[in-house]
Parts: sequence; structure tokens; C-alpha cells
Amino acid sequence: MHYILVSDAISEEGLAPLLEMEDAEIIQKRVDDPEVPLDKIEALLVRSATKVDEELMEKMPSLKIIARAGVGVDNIDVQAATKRGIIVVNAPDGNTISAAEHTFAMMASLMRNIPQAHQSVKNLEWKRNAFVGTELYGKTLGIIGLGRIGSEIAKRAKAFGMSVHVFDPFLTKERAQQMGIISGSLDDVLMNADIITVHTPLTPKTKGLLNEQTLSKTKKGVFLLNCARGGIIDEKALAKFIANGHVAGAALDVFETEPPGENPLFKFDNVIVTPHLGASTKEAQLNVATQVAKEVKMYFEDKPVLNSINLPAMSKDIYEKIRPFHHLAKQIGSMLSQCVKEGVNEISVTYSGSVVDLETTYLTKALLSGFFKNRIDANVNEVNAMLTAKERGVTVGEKISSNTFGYSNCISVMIKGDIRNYSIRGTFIENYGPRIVYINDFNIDFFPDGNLLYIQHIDRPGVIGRVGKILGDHHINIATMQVGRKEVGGEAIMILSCDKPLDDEKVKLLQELDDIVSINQIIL
Ligand SMILES: NC(=O)C1=CN([C@@H]2O[C@H](COP(=O)(O)OP(=O)(O)OC[C@H]3O[C@@H](n4cnc5c(N)ncnc54)[C@H](O)[C@@H]3O)[C@@H](O)[C@H]2O)C=CC1
Ligand SMILES: O=C(O)CCC(=O)C(=O)O
Repeated sequence: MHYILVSDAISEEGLAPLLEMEDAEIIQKRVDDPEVPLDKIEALLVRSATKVDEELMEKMPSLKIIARAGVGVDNIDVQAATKRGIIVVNAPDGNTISAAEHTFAMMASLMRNIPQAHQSVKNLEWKRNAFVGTELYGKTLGIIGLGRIGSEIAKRAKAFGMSVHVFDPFLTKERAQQMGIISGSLDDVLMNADIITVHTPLTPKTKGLLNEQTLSKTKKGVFLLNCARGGIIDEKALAKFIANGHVAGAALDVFETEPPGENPLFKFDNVIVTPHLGASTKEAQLNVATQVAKEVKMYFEDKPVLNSINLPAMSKDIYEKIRPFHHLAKQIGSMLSQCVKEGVNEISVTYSGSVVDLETTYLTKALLSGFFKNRIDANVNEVNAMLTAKERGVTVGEKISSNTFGYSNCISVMIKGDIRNYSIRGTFIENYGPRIVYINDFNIDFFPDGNLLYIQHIDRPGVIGRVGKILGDHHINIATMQVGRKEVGGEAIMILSCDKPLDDEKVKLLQELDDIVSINQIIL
């Protein structure tokens, strides 16, 4: 049974993919509710209210995936999650339109004093001269951060007859031209805009992006909006610039602390606020809940998650192409970890043939996760495999080679151990499957799956028969068997695939046979 905790208010209708799962218990309670079995929870679904920090993760040893029903993951310690091998996914585009529309609604409300006028009329006043506004038409809108939401705002601004100046270090000149907007520096936006709106994530670089120094470069009478994250506009600096009349007004949907409690900005009539409502529409909430519920379900079905923050993004098509190699890489890693009993200094992976066109780093991570999973008592997966290698002093190398050894693709791995080196090569053959075609200088050909016995022996008549007899005497059926040797009478290997694993006693019996050098039981 998978235990899934939904700890913030997430659309029930959107959770349908999870509620349909027969092997899952969905708990809809706050994370600090004493009835929540934190130690059993494998998936945690949140919005922005739940703070998922290291302390909470410590209490959730079974946690495998954190899903943010929204965009910003600043309430999740992604670094700590990565270290623990916990996948973090979000719903990157489910609330884009709602957030853009809310920003636009805030902009129009700010410029036309709608909240203040509304309150005044309800107070039985009729002060038409007190609420004279400013048109959007012909004004310059400065957008800081032209991602999904920023782009939607730019489109709407153009429809309103505004000119748009943008600062986004990742925006290409070509895209700006296509959109009919002006891409410039931060100073360009600060100095030219009549209205400035921020749409970046909250990061150490964007925290306090609009501060006393940057605000002093803006036009006198500028209007400011923050519907992204509290803290991108420094609240103290904003209060100062509102108080001295430099900033004509501000619209805020988000705050440095949420809920903000008593906030000095609230005393200004020209500051209008909403309680983090950007994504609060029926449509957005259904979209983001459905997106993350599907992601979590896919995770439990062993399918790729599409919107992970700490794994490479992959479309379904790409995943279908990479899937067989992902499996092969994992199996190679797992095989190696069961053969190499000593300390390991270096793992180097070489890709050749058709596999080089795929996301090979992801494959290397899969290989490492297969390797470390059997060696250390911790959750290792593609998320934290590189970090795990680094922490254990294992150097990881990745190369591309043109030598395919006669196959259409190859994954070759070389491990430098404390005592000796190990090498293994695998390939994936269309309509046939994954094959291991080389181990430690021996050409061989077997399917890396099930209960395998990797036996090194001397190439002499009778060895195979003796091994077969012991297995037969103990009712262990041999499904497949491959042998490889370099020269007659020299060192040789055999790979047996058995219908069930052998216990230690039987492995010992085989080990004691004449001409057997070593035996590794490999369970894949
Ligand atoms: N108020 C609300 O309810 C909502 C707020 N948000 C907030 O809006 C933010 C933006 O969302 P999206 O547009 O979907 O994200 P996005 O990732 O599509 O866009 C962010 C953009 O910011 C740019 N950027 C990053 N650092 C920058 C910097 N230092 N200076 C200038 N630009 C920078 C990036 O290049 C990117 O184009 C989210 O991170 C989230 O915090 C999102 C949804 C709803
Ligand atoms: O969950 C919410 O309503 C907040 C949405 C948000 O801020 C985001 O998606 O980044």
C-alpha cells in the first residue's frame, strides 16, 4: 500500500488519478496532524502553505516524491530532497493564465483605484474626483522575468496598446523581436517603465531585486506589481519609496511572510493587496492538481515523471527511446555492484552508436543508482546518484566513442577498484532485448535479468557437468547458460540463469568444486 499525503488545499476533482489507485491510501490532512503516519508517507502533495524542509524530511524516511501543485518550489528545500533521492515535481504551466490574468486585474485595479473606489461607494460616499486614474494605453510596461507568466502578460499588454520593455537574462533577441517587445538590461527597464511587474522565481539572486538602490533608478511616479513571490521587491524599501511619493502605487499578491499579519505597507491607500490569489481559479486549481496527481501516479507505475525539478525533463517520446537503455544501464550498475566486493575509486562509462543521441547523463545516473543501491543502506536513485558518488569519493567519468564493437549501440563501463579493474559492455538489440556482451576480457552474450551465476573457472572437460549436477541435485533448474573463454584450457567464464536463487550453502558447494576460481551470484 502506498501512503500519499495531501497536506494543502488541493482540488479534489484533480486528485482523481490518485483516488482511482487501488494500492494507495490518500490522506488529506495537514502534515502536522498527529494522526498522519509520517514514517509511511511515500508521496507528499503541497501548495505553498506547507514548508517542506530538512526537518520534515527527516521525519518522513519513506518519502520518495514531493509534488508541488503550482510553480514556485521556494517552500521546498530542493537541495535537501535531492540529497535524499526524493524527486520534486511541480505543475509548471497549469496556473500560468490565471496568474497572468490576476496580474493584469491588479494592474488595472491599481491604475484605476478600483478597490479604493469600491470601498468608498460602499461607505455611502460619491467621490468621483478622488479616484481619477491613469490609462494603460501608451504606457511602458517593464517586465522582469519573461517566462511563462511574463510572456502572457506581455501579450496582454500589447493588446492594451502598451509598449513592453523586458529584462530576462535568458531571453534571446530573436524571441523578443518575434514578440514585438524590447529586451534590455535591468537598468533599461528601471529607467523607462511607467509600470514594473516582476515574474521571476524567488532565488538568492532575485531576493530584493527591487531594493532602495534599484528603486532609485525608476521614474518618479512609477507603479509596481509583485504577483510572483514576496521578497523580490524588498518591502521595507517599497514602504520608503511609497512614503516619499516616488512610487505612485503598488499592487501585491505576495508577501515576504505569508500570511503577512500587520504590515507597514497596509497603511498606504495606494497599496492594494490580495492574499496570494494568483493561481486561485477553478481552472488553475483543477489543472495543477491533475498535473501533479498524474505525475505521482506515473511515479508509482514506474513511468517517467515529466516535470521534475531535480531530474532532466523528458517528453514521453524521448522516454520511450531512452527506456531500454535506462533499464540496461541500471542492470549493468547492479551487476557490477554484486561482482565488485572491494572499494571503488572510479567508474567510467563510455557510450557509442545510437545511444549517444540520448540523454546519456541520465543513463549514467541510472547506472550509478543501480550500482550504489546494493552497496549502501540509503535511497539512491537518478536524483542523488551523482551526489552519492561524490560523497563516497568515487570519480565518475562519461565519454562518447565511435567504437561500437560491431553493435549498433554500446554502453561500456570500467571500474577501478582497490584491488583490480572490472569492465563490462552491454548493448540493446531491437526486437531481442538487452544483452551483456563482454565481461572482464571475455566475449559473452546473455540477458541481464533474473537469478544469475557468474562463474570464473578453468576451461577443462567436466567442469560444466559438475556445476550442473550440484544444481540438479538441489532441484535448481538452469534456464540458460553461456560460456566464454580466451584460449583452450585457459581461464573461462560461464553465466547461468537459474529459475530460483541459491542459498549460501549451495554457492559454497559450487565454490568448492575443482577448477572453479570464483562464483558471484547476481540477482537482477
Ligand atoms: N501569485 C501566484 O499565485 C503565482 C506566483 N507564481 C510565481 O511566478 C513565478 C514565475 O512563474 P513562471 O513564469 O511560470 O516561471 P518561469 O520559470 O516560466 O519564468 C521565470 C522567468 O524568470 C527569469 N529569471 C530568472 N532569474 C531572473 C533574474 N535574476 N532576472 C530576471 N529574470 C530572471 C527566467 O529566465 C524565466 O524566464 C514563479 O516562480 C512563482 O514564484 C507562479 C504562479 C502563481
Ligand atoms: O498554490 C497557490 O495557490 C500558489 C500558487 C503559486 O504561487 C505558484 O504556483 O507558484
